[in-house]
Amino acid sequence: MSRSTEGVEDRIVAKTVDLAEIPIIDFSPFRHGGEAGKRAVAAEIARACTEIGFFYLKGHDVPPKVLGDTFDQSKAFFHRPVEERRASAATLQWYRGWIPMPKREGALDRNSRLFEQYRIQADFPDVPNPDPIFNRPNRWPEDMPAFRDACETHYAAMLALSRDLLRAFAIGLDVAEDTFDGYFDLPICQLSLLYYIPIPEGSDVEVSNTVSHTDEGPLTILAQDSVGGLEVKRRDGTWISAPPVPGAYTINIGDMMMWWSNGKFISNFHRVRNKAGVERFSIPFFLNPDRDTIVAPLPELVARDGGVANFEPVHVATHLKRFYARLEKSPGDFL
Ligand SMILES: O=C(O)CCC(=O)C(=O)O
Ligand SMILES: [Fe+2]
Repeated sequence: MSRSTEGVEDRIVAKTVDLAEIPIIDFSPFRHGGEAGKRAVAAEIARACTEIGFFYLKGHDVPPKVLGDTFDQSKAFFHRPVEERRASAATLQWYRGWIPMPKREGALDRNSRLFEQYRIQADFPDVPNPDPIFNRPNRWPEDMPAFRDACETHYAAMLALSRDLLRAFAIGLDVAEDTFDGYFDLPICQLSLLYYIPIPEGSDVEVSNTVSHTDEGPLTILAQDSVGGLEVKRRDGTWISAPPVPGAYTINIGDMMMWWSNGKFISNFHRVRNKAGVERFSIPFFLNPDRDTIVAPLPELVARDGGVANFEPVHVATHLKRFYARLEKSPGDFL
C-alpha cells in the first residue's frame, strides 16, 4: 500500500453519503447473461473504476460458507491469548503469519496502526525463486487445521473471482478480453486477516486504524464484517463511508490497474477508522501479477491518449519488495 504523506485530508471528517456514490454491481449477468450481459456489467464496473475506484460486487457466486468459515477462524485466532498468537508470528526473515500492533508510545496519531494482521501469501513450493520474501511457505497456527483450510479455500475463491474481474476490466477498457490473462500464471497475491481495535473515545480526529493509502496491486477484494469504518476519498477531497453491504464484496482498483489503464481507472485513497466502539474484522485479498511482470500503460490506451504514457513501467517483484521492506522497517512492527 502506498502511504500518503499528507495529513490535511485526514482532518476532514467523513460524511456518510448516499450509497449510490459507490455502486452495487450484480456480477451474475457477466457470467450467465450472454455477450450483452457481459458488456453491460463491464460498462458498469468501468464507470465505477473511472469515477471513484470502488464498487460493491454481489452475484459473485462465492458460497457464503467460504467467507463465514474464514471470519470464524479469524475471530478464533485473534481471540487466542497473545502467547498462542505469537507462536505463528511473522519475523523479519519470514514475513508471513501474525503481525501484532506496534508498541504504543505516547499519544495516538494518524500513523498509530491500530490493527493486528495475519498475512498469507502465494505459496509455490516447487517454483525456483530467488527472493526470500516470495519463496517462503506460509506459516500456520499448528493446532488450528481448520484455519489453514478456510484461508486456502478463501484464497482460491478470490483468485478465481479476480480472473473474471480482470476480463471485465479489459472489456470495460475496450481492449481484448484476455489482455491481462497472461500476467497471472503464478500470481504473488496476499490474503490478510485484519483485526481492528476500536479507536479510543476522545482520540484526536486524525487518529485512524489504517492511515490513508492506496493499494499496490491491480485490485483488492475486501470482505467486511458488519461493523463498518472503511472510508473512501472523493475527487473533491471529502471522505465518504464505505459501509459493508451484506453478501457483497467491496472491491477497489489499486495502483497497478491505474498504471495499466494509463490513469483511466483510479487507485483511490482509503482508510479505516473504527469508531463503533467494538472490534472489527475484515479480510482483504490483494491481487498481484506474476513476479516478473512489467506493468506499463497498455499500448492501445497510450495510443488513444495521443501517444502519452502517464506512468513508467514497473517490475512487479522489485516494486513489492521495496514496499514490503518499507513495512518491515516500520518501528515497533514486532513486539
Ligand atoms: O479493512 C478494511 O476495510 C480495508 C483494509 C485496507 O484498506 C488495506 O489493508 O489495504
Ligand atoms: Fe487498502
